[in-house]
Amino acid sequence: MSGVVLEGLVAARGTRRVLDGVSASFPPGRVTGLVGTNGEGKSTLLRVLCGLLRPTAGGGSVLGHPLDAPHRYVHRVGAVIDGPALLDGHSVRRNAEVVAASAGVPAGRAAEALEQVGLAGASAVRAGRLSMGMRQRLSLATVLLRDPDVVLLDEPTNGLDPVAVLGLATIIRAAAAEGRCVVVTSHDVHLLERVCDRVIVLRGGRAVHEGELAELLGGPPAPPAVPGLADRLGALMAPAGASGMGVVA
Ligand SMILES: Nc1ncnc2c1ncn2[C@@H]1O[C@H](COP(=O)(O)OP(=O)(O)OP(=O)(O)O)[C@@H](O)[C@H]1O
Repeated sequence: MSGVVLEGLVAARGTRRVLDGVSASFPPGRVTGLVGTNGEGKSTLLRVLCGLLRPTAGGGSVLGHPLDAPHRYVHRVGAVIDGPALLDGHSVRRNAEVVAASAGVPAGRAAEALEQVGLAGASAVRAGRLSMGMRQRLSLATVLLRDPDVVLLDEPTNGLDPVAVLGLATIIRAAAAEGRCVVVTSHDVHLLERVCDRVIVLRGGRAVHEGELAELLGGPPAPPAVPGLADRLGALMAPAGASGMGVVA
């Protein structure tokens, strides 16, 4: 695995050059936070990386393949962009099974992924009846079960309760520990501080900062000895024996 490398990437939405020469790298085995104010092009960049949008100019590579040959790598990229895309008329289990079948992975992976995101107890619920946070979890399960080498998550805490945010952070860290290249866009600085190894800042169509989170914070990461608000709320809100992203009754 060689992650993602961008070299002078240019991409437009409509007539506007949203990305105007982005050079940056997203290494495997690490979580890179992609940040910037509203409209700076974070989602646009993720759309390019999963082959939904063609760059106008510049280039780079994904998993060692040229960016302009998405057919060589998109099957190894898992993404949740612009919110969950689900089959609302089908159950949670069916949604996961359909993705497993289309990706050619064993059906057992669907059940494992639902367990991992805390949705095993809601397998029979119709996707259209899920809350926003549960939809996010199901979407994440459909990404993870395909075992992708690159994981792209666009605002993954939208709609998640504090217990689920802690579970999400654990899953994101585990994905990187397994060697995956993980890219997270978020305005949730608590999540970014908790999960990121590195941070890239987009401004004016370019990557104006790229570096280690620890450097940005001016030293080694603070020891997790003192629980923050997320930990305290998580402990108060989690049902007894909850694991993964929380148990769904
Ligand atoms: N389908 C579209 N057609 C035209 N312009 C678009 C389209 N989608 C997004 N844009 C524009 O592209 C720019 C970048 O949008 P993008 O969603 O990539 O930003 P973002 O950094 O993810 O923003 P946010 O933090 O608000 O999610 C914005 O100016 C937006 O208005």
